[in-house]
Amino acid sequence: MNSPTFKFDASFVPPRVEGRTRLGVMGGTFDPIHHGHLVAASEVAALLDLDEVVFVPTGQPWQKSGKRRVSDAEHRYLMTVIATASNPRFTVSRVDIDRGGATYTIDTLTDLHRQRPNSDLFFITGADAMNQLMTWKDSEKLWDLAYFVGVTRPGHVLEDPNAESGRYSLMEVPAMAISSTDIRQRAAEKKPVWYLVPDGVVQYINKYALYSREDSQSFTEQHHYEDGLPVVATD
Ligand SMILES: Nc1ncnc2c1ncn2[C@@H]1O[C@H](COP(=O)(O)OP(=O)(O)OP(=O)(O)O)[C@@H](O)[C@H]1O
Ligand SMILES: O=C(O)c1ccc[n+]([C@@H]2O[C@H](COP(=O)([O-])O)[C@@H](O)[C@H]2O)c1
Repeated sequence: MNSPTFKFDASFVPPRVEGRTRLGVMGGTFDPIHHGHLVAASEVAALLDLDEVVFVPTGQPWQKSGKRRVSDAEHRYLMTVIATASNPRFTVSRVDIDRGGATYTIDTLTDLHRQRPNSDLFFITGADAMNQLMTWKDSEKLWDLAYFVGVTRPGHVLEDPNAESGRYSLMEVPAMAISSTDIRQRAAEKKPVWYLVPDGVVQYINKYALYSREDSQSFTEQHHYEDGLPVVATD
C-alpha cells in the first residue's frame, strides 16, 4: 500500500506572523514513542519553519480503548521526555494526561491556545490518523484551532480529506516502517528493538519490563509510584 506522491506546496501554509511562535503539535499514544514519530515531527518542523514541536501524549485514547491495553500515561510521558530531550526544539506537554479521561484533540488545541496565546498551531498526524480525522470529536471545528499536516506512513494510504473548510497540507516524509504495535510485539517476543526507538527508550522498556507480554497488565496494576516516578519492582 503506497500513498501517491505529495508535492509539498508551501504557498498554502499560513505564513510566519511577526511576534508569533509557530508551534507544531505532535499528538500520540506513544506506547512507546519511536523514530517514525520523531522523523515525522522533525521533517514537518523543517518544511514549515516551525520554532518548536510539542509532543502531547494522550490521556485515554478513546479510539484505541477496547482494542488493547494502553500502558500507563506516566510511562508513555517519561519515554516521550527521554526520546525528545536531545532536540532543543522538541518539548513535551502533559495537557492531555493532566486533564484526565478520554483525549479529544478539540480539548488539546483549546488548552494549548490558552497556555500559548502567542502561538499558531500546526497539528501533525500520520496517514492513519489523518484518514480518521472526520470521525474525531467536533472535527469540523478543529480547522479553526490549528493548521493540519498529514504525513505519509508506510502501510497506509494518505487520503485527501477534501474538507471544504479544511486548512491542511499533505506531505511526504522519509518512510519509516515502524509502529508501536510492532515494537510491543518484538519486546514481548524478546526480539531487539534497538534503533527502532531511541536508546534511552530501549533502556526504559527493559528497566520496567514494559511489554514483557503483549497482553500484559497495565503498569499501574503491577507497579507503584514514589515522588511521582514509577518504582521498579524488585521481586
Ligand atoms: N512510522 C510513522 N510514520 C509517520 N507517522 C507515524 C508513524 N508512526 C506513527 N505515526 C503517527 O504518529 C501519531 C501517533 O501515533 P501512535 O502513537 O498511535 O503510534 P503508532 O505506531 O501508530 O501506534 P500503534 O501501533 O500502537 O497504533 C499518529 O498521527 C500516527 O499516524
Ligand atoms: O479528537 C478525537 O476524537 C481523536 C480521536 C482519535 C485520535 N485523536 C488524536 O490523534 C492523535 C494520534 O492518536 P493515536 O490514537 O493514533 O495515537 C492523538 O493526539 C489523539 O488524541 C483524536
